[in-house]
Amino acid sequence: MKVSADNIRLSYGAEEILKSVSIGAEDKEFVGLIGPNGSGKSTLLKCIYRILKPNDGCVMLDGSPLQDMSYRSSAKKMAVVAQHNYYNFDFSVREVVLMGRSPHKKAIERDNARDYAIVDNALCTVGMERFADRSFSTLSGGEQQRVILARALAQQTPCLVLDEPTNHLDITHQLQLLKIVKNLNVTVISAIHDLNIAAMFCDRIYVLKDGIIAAEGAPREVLTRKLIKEIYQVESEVVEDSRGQMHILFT
Ligand SMILES: Nc1ncnc2c1ncn2[C@@H]1O[C@H](COP(=O)(O)OP(=O)(O)OP(=O)(O)O)[C@@H](O)[C@H]1O
Repeated sequence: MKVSADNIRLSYGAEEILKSVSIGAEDKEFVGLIGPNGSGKSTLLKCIYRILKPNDGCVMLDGSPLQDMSYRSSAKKMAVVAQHNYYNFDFSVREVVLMGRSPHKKAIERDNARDYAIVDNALCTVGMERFADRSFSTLSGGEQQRVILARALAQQTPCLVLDEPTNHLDITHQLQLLKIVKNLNVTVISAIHDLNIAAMFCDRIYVLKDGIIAAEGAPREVLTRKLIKEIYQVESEVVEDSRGQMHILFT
């Protein structure tokens, strides 16, 4: 599925956070969004996944304006792994993942054997099957993050939007989560802080700074010593290992 956010403007009060920002992802493309703290990455993603309504501009899914779609219909196309996931009630892990099935159900339709099989499968994929009956609120941050990914997997959408999905994860689970996402072969738009992780997984990267897109392109084109200095004010060296994988060393 093709996704685009065109000329998005968004202000919080008098402060304009997104100043006519445009990004896009082609079908099955893995697109990364990087930029310093406070540059507007989450705000842009929230406009894409309908938590915020932009003051101007339009989000399109496969050429159709998002604003014209029902929430159920857009939830069948796009699943989200946001940064913070709090529930007011004490849901079990299985119940949280079952929520991913709700866009596929009619108003009072009950969960059936297929839904439970999809949920079990999603929990196995993220290695959380033995936590199925645990209370979600008792999980560690990293465990919760993996359950939220399982919920997104259970939603079975052609597009995933991820807001710093590896935030709470150790290196094993960071790589595991992004490999799972990459192997899904769906369209992905993800905010990522770790530039080496972005270099490893993204087909294309957008750099957001001060509410505008400062650069865009393949990791190799974007993650240069010069740009890293301009965007983050740090010195670095960009090297390539024997397998052709690029690495950014901060000096
Ligand atoms: N509800 C809000 N009201 C006012 N200002 C807000 C609100 N939400 C975010 N902001 C401000 O908007 C700016 C962009 O925030 P945003 O969370 O989009 O940045 P980010 O690039 O995702 O940052 P980080 O890398 O720290 O997660 C920040 O200066 C933030 O303080």
